[in-house]
Amino acid sequence: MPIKNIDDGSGETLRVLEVDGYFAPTFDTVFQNQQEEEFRSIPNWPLKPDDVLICAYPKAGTHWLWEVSSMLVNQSADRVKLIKETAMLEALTEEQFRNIPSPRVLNTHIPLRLMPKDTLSNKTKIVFVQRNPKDICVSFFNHHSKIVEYDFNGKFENYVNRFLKGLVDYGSWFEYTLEWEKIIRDNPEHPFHMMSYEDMKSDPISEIGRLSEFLGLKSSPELIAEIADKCDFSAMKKEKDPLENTKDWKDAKPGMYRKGQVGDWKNWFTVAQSEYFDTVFNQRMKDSSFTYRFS
Ligand SMILES: Nc1ncnc2c1ncn2[C@@H]1O[C@H](COP(=O)(O)OS(=O)(=O)O)[C@@H](OP(=O)(O)O)[C@H]1O
Repeated sequence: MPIKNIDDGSGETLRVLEVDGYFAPTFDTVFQNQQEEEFRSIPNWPLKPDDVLICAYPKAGTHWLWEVSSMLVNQSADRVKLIKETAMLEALTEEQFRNIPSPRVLNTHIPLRLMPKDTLSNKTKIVFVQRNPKDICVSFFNHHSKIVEYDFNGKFENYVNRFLKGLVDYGSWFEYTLEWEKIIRDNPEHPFHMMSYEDMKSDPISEIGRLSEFLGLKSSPELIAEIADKCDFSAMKKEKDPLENTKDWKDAKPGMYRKGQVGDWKNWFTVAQSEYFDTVFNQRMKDSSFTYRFS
């Protein structure tokens, strides 16, 4: 397997699977079947008309929106018994993908060019989730620090640069985001639904209601309220962390549900790091046509 230890210039390294220049996670502690060829075959995987795809850069709130969307599609607030990695394109073999029962709520962090090639022509419903990239940076740092497969022991003071340069699995947040912006702009007829972590935190009931409408469902206000409750951070942390494979996590301590807050970056970034981040953000996103409301 083409395993690569990405060095950011500080001497610290992060272990990934490199496929044709793209950095993916290795998934080798849980999904031992993850192979370069399997990854390359994803564009040929067939989608079904009722598939829903959650697309997000890592740490934007994918687990949360996958759980909410799955409950909506099931029209039930019963806890989803599986973890979101069991429906995550790049963590699966084609056989596992084909065996997911419909209606399928899939999720991925890979860009469109590496996804099933019928995604746009099939008019597959896409929920695109965004989050303040400073919070993503902090969350990703903790993810890399705690998950065994990355073999990463870096410091946050170096990590901001690593993140800004995209020297992580799934590459640059800027490239990922700008690429999706363009796809969304260029395909006005495609069913895209934009969501943000911050909006979900501030008004989950309205956001889940909007998502339900987008999915073409008639969910009762009671169901929406129950789903909001079941998918609240503390409820998910309590009930979903035990489903994680402890082998994946350093000290056998699952940490997928870490803090679940807006603005935790303020506890991590120095003033200089924050200013530098803003400079890079303003430069890289200068042609962005989207409005980002980050606090
Ligand atoms: N229910 C709920 N409510 C609020 N926040 C939640 C919830 N579930 C997960 N999270 C937080 O989302 C962050 C993980 O993002 P992802 O699910 O996209 O991670 S992953 O890339 O798929 O591994 C990670 O953020 P941080 O806590 O800031 O690290 C999770 O804690």
